[in-house]
Amino acid sequence: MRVPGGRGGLVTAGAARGLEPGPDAGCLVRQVWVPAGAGGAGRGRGAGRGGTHGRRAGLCTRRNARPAAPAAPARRCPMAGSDRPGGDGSGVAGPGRGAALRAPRAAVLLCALVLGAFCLRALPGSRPPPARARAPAPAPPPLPEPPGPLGVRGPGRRRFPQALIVGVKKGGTRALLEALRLHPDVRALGSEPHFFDRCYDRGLAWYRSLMPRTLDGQVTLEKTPSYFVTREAPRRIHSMSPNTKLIVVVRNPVTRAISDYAQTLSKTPGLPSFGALAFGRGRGAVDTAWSAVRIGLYALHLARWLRVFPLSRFLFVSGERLVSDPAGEVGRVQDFLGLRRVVTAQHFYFNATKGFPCLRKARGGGRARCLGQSKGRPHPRVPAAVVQRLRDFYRPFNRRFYRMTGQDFGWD
Ligand SMILES: Nc1ncnc2c1ncn2[C@@H]1O[C@H](COP(=O)(O)OS(=O)(=O)O)[C@@H](OP(=O)(O)O)[C@H]1O
Repeated sequence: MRVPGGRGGLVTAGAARGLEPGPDAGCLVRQVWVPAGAGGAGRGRGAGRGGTHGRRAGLCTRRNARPAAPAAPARRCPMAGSDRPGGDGSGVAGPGRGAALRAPRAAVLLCALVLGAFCLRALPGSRPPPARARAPAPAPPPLPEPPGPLGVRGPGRRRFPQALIVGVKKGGTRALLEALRLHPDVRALGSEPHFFDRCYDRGLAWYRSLMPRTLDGQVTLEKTPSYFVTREAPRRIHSMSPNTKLIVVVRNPVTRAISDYAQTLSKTPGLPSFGALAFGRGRGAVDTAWSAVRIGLYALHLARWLRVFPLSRFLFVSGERLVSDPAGEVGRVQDFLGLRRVVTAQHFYFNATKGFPCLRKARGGGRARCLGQSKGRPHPRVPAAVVQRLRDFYRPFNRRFYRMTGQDFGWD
């Protein structure tokens, strides 16, 4: 599809340029919130001033993260069972946790195999097992649905999410998810499962097994921002449930692109300038093949979704208002999810060090928390002329998006 002011269309990932992850790349990241003022080497706004920061424990699989990256690492999917021992539903079991769980099981399995082979040999008239029997065991099938509602591992049962935060990358999706998790009737996966883009071949039963347990009336939620730009995601989600509620956090596409670039730059020092990448390909046309630019063409992505889902299944959240009026935006989301407005202004405060709203209190107590240092990063300086050209480029797409959604986000 050709786009005005650009060359090419929404066909290839920025990965094609070998500079940053494509829409289907991303991280399974456990974002750990730390108390405001906990100090540390935060690099976000206020870093070095005793500012807030966070830690990321990542199963991070990114493709083409560097210009001359070696072969892409295999994609990883999260481990099933977020509320297994050691899990709390606040995130998919991290790598350490998963390994810790797997290791004893593997040892027991190995022992059983060795003992079994020994006993077989010891039996009179026994023959060694045929070579076929020693072939590596096939991958285990997805976990069956555990018993509920009062199963042995805890109350409730794992359900498919009734709502998904499908995008957009760098829109403010983490801030929204963490605010919603304060609600007693929301159970959300803490990390991004990337099921509908990367891990779909694992099957729906596997996907459900990732989900935290919920009681009747609670909403299961997950967020994976790359779904919004994944071609297959709408149909796949629809086939899970046509009633899925879809939340899209959108932000001025120019700021979003710079934020996206800032993230890549933080991991890839020496990256060409933002302007060079945005207008890099021949005669200075906007490079819509660069994912930092392409993701912001919201109208084009939404058009694909609307071929599958009616507009009524969507809620569009303003990334800007999520910062300026978090309680207002989170209130809209609670309405959309059919929840009582439990998360209100009293749950937020503005942290001047961080430069963003932070949460006063975790569910069930706890201390105030801000998002980690990867949220609210300082942006690199981008020349005003570059910003203006991009604003001009996005304007027709933004207007179309406003018409499609019936909402004016005020980016122009
Ligand atoms: N409360 C609060 N605290 C910190 N950051 C906040 C908050 N609310 C919104 N934002 C904005 O969220 C931006 C990151 O967006 P995402 O969480 O969607 O990023 S990601 O796609 O999951 O990587 C992040 O973008 P950058 O400022 O560019 O880092 C923030 O602007």
